Amino acid sequence: MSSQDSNQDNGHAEPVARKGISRRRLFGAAGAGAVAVGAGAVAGRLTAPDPTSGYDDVVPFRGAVQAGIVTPVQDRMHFAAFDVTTDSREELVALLRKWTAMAERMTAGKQATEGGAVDAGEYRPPDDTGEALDLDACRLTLTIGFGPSLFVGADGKDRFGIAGLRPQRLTDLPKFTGDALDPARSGGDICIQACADDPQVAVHAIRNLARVGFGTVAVKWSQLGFGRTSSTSTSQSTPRNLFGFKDGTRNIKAEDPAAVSEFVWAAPIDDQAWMAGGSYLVARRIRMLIEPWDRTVLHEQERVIGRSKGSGAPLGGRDEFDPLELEAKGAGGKPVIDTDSHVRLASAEELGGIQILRRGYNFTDGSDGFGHLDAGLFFIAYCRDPQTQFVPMQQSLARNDALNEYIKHVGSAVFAVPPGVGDAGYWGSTLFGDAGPSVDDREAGTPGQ
Ligand SMILES: C=CC1=C(C)c2cc3[nH]c(cc4nc(cc5[nH]c(cc1n2)c(C)c5CCC(=O)O)C(CCC(=O)O)=C4C)c(C)c3C=C
Ligand SMILES: [Fe+2]
Repeated sequence: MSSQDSNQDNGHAEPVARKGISRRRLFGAAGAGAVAVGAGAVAGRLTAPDPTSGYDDVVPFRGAVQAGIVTPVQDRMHFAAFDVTTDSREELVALLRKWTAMAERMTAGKQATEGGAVDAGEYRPPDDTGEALDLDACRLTLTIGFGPSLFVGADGKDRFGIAGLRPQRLTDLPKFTGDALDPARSGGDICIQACADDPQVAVHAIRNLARVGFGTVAVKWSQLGFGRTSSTSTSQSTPRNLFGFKDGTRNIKAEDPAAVSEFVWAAPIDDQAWMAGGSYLVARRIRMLIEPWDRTVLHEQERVIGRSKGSGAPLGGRDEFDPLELEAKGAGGKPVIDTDSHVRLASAEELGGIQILRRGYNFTDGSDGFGHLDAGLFFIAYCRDPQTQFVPMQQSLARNDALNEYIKHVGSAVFAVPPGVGDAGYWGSTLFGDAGPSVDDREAGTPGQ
């Protein structure tokens, strides 16, 4: 993004990514390093950067489905949940239109509004906060979702005339065994998930959307994530979570369209027609009790997860992508993959075929005042029906997962993620039913009015 706001800023030969340190310069144009990755890469050995990651890549904003779901997971995330502070449907729709125009620009590597940072006059606050000037799009995706409380408030009110359009699948999650949820980190009327390969690009996007929403929405809670904990494409290597284990090995991948359409995208016959091509997002802020985990011997860590820490292979297997042999027995006839292990309890084999698409991030938010790291996994799952996918999976984990000794769920939210905006729609246009901003408006960078 340049102060001139030119499209040519994307894909040029010499991107100035972060103060002269461009990934291209460090790793070459394709981002491929010379060091081998993949199965067999162990802690202590260098791994190559993600081959799908290029700082100046633009992920198309418009389409039949929203970007940021099956898009290969970016390195960084800023997630915000908003409460709507107005009772006016018109004001809400006007903001959604304005957000759409800004989101389309920012995901293309442009300023939030044309010339917004420095060219709109000396005697008014800039329309773009400016911290992403000189940065590329960095594969920024912005994904919006609507919480149950947008449809029917806690007071039972239908503020925006959409109570009858609430999908039945969009209900607050039940309380799970062991939940220690903080209401201040849970729920929300609207969420926006910003993912990018540069944290400043993701933060800039959320900041500018929140800023323009003043008077209509207010941030309820937000979360920064610094390292992806899954892969959503076979082109990506499997990252590690803060317990040091490869995470995302048996995730749904974009290259498996049958699984994506069965488990991720809402179909027209599912529920509300406006959700066709959308999905449901479940967010859980999960504290990981780092200190007790770090005092746990490797054998126990691997028993708890059900996989080898180094290779990521299932216990009893050799390679990361070997199948889980859930029937295999070891010494004394004991299951090789423990009956309480995380992977067994979360597996489709044990859950009648259920799967979800995981898209979470590591977080560390300093320490908790008692000398412990406030760190963990900001778990994000996309599914076609949270009630029949996420809920039974989490019920099984909450009751029996050996991992529970080392984690605590402290935040929770669920959102209906509408379909993509197509050629002319705006965020929520299938729900609110109005026409989107015209192409001319979008070209001119004028937020829809
Ligand atoms: C309700 C769903 C899940 C929650 C919550 C969850 C939390 C959580 N997971 C890990 C670490 C790992 N999870 C792994 C696999 C895995 N996890 C879930 C679901 C939830 N995880 C699923 C569906 C799976 C795949 C199971 C399978 O079919 O094999 C793994 C292994 C690698 C992998 O396949 O991804 C790890 C490691 C942590 C640390 C955590 C909470 C903090
Ligand atoms: Fe897991």
